[in-house]
Amino acid sequence: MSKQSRLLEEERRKVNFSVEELTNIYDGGVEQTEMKRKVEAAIHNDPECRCKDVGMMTREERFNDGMRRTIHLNKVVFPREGWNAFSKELDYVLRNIGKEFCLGIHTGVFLPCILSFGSDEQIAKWLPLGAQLQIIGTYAQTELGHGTFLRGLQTVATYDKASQEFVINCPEISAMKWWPGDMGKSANHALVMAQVVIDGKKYGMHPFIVQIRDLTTHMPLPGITVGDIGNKVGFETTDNGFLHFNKVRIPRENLLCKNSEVKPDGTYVAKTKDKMVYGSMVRLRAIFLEGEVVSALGKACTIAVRYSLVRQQGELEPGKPEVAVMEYMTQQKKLLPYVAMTYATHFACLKLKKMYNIFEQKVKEGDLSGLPELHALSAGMKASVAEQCTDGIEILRKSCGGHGYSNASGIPIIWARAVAGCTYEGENTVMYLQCARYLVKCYNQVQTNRLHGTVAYLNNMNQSTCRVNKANDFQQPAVLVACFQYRAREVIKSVAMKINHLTKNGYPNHEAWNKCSVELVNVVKAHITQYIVATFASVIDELSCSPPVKTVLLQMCALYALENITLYSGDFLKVGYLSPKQCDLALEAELDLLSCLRPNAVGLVDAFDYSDDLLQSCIGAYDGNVYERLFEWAKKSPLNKTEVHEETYKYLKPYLHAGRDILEGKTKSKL
Ligand SMILES: CCCCCCCC/C=C\CCCCCCCCCC(=O)SCCNC(=O)CCNC(=O)[C@H](O)C(C)(C)COP(=O)(O)OP(=O)(O)OC[C@H]1O[C@@H](n2cnc3c(N)ncnc32)[C@H](O)[C@@H]1OP(=O)(O)O
Ligand SMILES: Cc1cc2nc3c(=O)[nH]c(=O)nc-3n(C[C@H](O)[C@H](O)[C@H](O)COP(=O)(O)OP(=O)(O)OC[C@H]3O[C@@H](n4cnc5c(N)ncnc54)[C@H](O)[C@@H]3O)c2cc1C
Repeated sequence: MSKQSRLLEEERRKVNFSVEELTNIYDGGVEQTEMKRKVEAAIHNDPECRCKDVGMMTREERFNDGMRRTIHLNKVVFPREGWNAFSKELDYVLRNIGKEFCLGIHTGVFLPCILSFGSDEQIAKWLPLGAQLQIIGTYAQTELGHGTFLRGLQTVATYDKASQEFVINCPEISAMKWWPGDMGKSANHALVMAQVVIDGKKYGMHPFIVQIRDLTTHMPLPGITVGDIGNKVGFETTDNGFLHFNKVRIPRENLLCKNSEVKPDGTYVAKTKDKMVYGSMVRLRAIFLEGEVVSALGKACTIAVRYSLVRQQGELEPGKPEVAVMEYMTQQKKLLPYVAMTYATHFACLKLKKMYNIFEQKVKEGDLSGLPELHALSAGMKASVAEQCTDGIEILRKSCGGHGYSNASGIPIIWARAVAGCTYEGENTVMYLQCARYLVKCYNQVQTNRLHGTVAYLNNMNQSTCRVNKANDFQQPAVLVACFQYRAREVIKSVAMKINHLTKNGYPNHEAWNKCSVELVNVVKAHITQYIVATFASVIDELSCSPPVKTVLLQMCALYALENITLYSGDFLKVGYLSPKQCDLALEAELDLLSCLRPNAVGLVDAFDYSDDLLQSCIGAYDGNVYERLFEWAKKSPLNKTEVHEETYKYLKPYLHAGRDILEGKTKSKL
């Protein structure tokens, strides 16, 4: 056993709570952990499914291998295990195939969109085909010229009464669809968002099913130009694509018509709120965060914490043996708040998912009243959680020093995929501002109406100050929740009053809004952090678990909150809730917590339960055997295939020979 493995074993002996119990809580119950492990075993024990060492693969190799594994899963594993794209096991399948899969947009967006936008007949026609991969679809909304401002989309679907067809057309190059996943090389159908035009009148964005490739030859159909958009920061196994339509005709029935319909004579019939056409985005914002972003942070934490416990560098006490870098307070401050963030955002994301599921159920009963709150919360959470987590992953990467910069650590690959979450499903700033719009409205209403749900804390607008006078008090969840609620409502109040002041002084609404938009983004960060802290505190409060696990979760909650107080102390001081002395106490409380948590660090990340297969990290594996793994990995570098690289002979040979001749005294060196 290596010295590093021994160090990690010793660390595990220090952990003072049951890691398995914490894993069960994190997963949502013992049964969930069991299901997760069953799926994990089914995938792990199938050599065709296991992750390859992706750190040294080209994009093409990763795409090809991703497609091979995806088809193996669909053709062999799903039938063998009795799973499908809608099974409760799917989340765990996704977790265990380690992001190296294809057809994610087909499975995760195209199929659910058929369900949410299609009539019963359309679902009966398209869904079974899609579920069996007999058609492969993409979600084609974003264009070269527009992604955010959906009312500006330029692809048109003009209704032709005579033939009862829609003509799908891109009037200029900027109207070309750009970015849709699985479209570049895989899809033969697309769910296309296009502006409906009937008799010259525009009716806004609507979803259509359009066949784009031939089902025999897979060649683009007439009028279609389609391909892959090229290499990106991450998402190597996804063929994000471009798609241009030149007057492509499709039957009237291909307008997915659950929400609105065009009759044969061209009569337009709206059946529900127009914003339901944005429903697929709300769904994805509410459900993808945990699996794509929070889990990425959890993996990065696992790697960085394990590595910091075995990486010994420098002396803490002069003349004494070298210490693990985790002993440095600065290192603890770099790592442990992100472990806490993983727990905090994980539980908040689960709550958001639940809220989405309840909303979906209510929609079936015709009740859409929850949409504004859900839209605001999912937009705010998506932006805030994606930003916090991906910034955290970068800090964790740097905390691993030189090895963090190598793909061997696994962290660059994890970050490259997760950071896309700041852009897709609504660019973050734009999403912050959507949530801000709702919060300002709520503030304006609270003067006359009582608010409910996630904004109920705005009902209490009384001035007060924090009573804490010793650091320890800052570990109480109720104290922390009060801090965050106070800060959030005061920053909302302040910016809402500024907007109202500007509009009263003659600024048009849109100008007042734009002038305040920097503060509005901060307002949403305050609201969402408040939501995360309050949710985490209430989850812990409702838990029945062993005292050591409860204690460590309370410490996680306090650490997440205190880190945010330290980061945003300016806000807490400005709104007058904390004094400078209390800000110092909050920092003291945070530093005390770091020391308290230090012995439990490895247990806290082991509880996330990421297997070595999933981490793909030489420095973060369970056994801590860092250096052997790094050396084995480096040997696999493609540049090491031959002892002397071909390019050396091609370009360096004359210089080598000149140097040899000089050193052997055959010629003289000159400058
Ligand atoms: C076998 C193995 C197989 C593998 C299986 C894989 C499974 C896969 C699972 C996971 C993998 C997924 C990984 C992730 C992949 C990435 C996917 C990415 C997909 C995309 O990116 S799709 C494109 C997304 N695009 C956007 O999000 C666009 C963002 N823009 C908008 O949403 C809007 O344009 C806007 C909101 C910014 C503005 O719209 P607009 O109409 O102009 O509205 P406003 O004037 O601003 O507001 C008017 C009014 O409407 C309210 N409102 C706005 N939006 C919504 C909404 N969505 N819902 C409800 N209400 C809304 C707004 O608040 C205003 O209300 P008010 O007037 O104030 O009351
Ligand atoms: C990995 C990945 C996968 C994707 N998959 C898909 C897919 O499957 N299907 C699909 O249709 N699309 C997909 N997209 C596209 C994605 O949804 C868009 O890129 C995203 O919505 C952002 O839009 P944009 O590119 O137009 O950004 P822009 O809006 O051009 O953003 C540029 C800048 O302008 C700012 N900005 C824009 N509007 C405002 C405003 N109103 N107020 C303040 N600031 C503003 C933004 O904050 C940003 O800083 C994908 C993108 C990525 C990166």
